[in-house]
Amino acid sequence: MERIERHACFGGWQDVYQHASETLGCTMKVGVYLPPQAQFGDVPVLYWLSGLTCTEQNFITKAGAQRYAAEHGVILVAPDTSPRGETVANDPAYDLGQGAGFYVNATQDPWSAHYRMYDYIVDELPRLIAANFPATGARSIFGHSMGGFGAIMIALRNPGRFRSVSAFSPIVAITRVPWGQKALRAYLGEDPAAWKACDPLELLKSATERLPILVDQGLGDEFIASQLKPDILQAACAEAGHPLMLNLRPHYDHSYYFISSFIGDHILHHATALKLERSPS
Ligand SMILES: N[C@@H](CCC(=O)N[C@@H](CSC=O)C(=O)NCC(=O)O)C(=O)O
Repeated sequence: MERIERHACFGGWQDVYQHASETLGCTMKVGVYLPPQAQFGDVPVLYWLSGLTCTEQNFITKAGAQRYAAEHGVILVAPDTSPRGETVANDPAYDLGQGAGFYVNATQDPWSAHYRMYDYIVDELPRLIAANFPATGARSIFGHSMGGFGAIMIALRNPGRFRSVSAFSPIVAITRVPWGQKALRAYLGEDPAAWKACDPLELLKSATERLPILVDQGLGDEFIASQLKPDILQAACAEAGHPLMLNLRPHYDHSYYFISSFIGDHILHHATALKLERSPS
């Protein structure tokens, strides 16, 4: 991994790396925050998945997460949201193609050549982080909107892999809202089994690990009724007996002003889980 940015930040370092991704077949950028504790030994890792239109820059420049990562001693990893480049398929719309990878493995042309964000986040990126940074094996995951969907879906599909999961304004009813339907139709085609395999509402029914989900949702969010529908997640968790901590926040919108207001609560949630000793299974 080649470091292309370095900024001193809260006693640690906010870096940006680029690397050739085997999974995606393109160069990828990823933000890595190293807390001060990482100078002295291995620390846990918290993965952030960003939303539509984002690169690796949005979270590291807008969320204000580094203060809390430094306080709790966790590495923050914030990758780009899709494969990129002139040879990578794209779409003029903001909600498909580059900047809108949706954290799934595309099976349809022209997307299947590069769009394998699920494998990138689940396999390639953790391997790179383990090989290049002072990371313990303890990991957690969170994200925003499209990335909130990605975080919840990936945690549910990979029991035992993450210590905790949380989301801001996640697109949870992925098969029932315009953003999700458009992306799944393009990337996965009309295959109902492929849609079901990445639908958090379906995954909740058969989950073998009941990792509590922390969600913050602004009630002033312009997408709440059309794209987010937190009531559907609430009902699905209640039906499945899955623990959900849903904080509905009056006035807050869909932006990073909202995320930065509650990012400290989310990092505390993850740091608490990441530092718990696990009993041997
Ligand atoms: N129409 C908007 C939509 C883009 C948008 O709101 N993107 C969000 C994530 S939405 C769900 O995944 C975001 O995080 N934007 C980046 C930011 O820094 O705020 C548009 O104007 O493009």
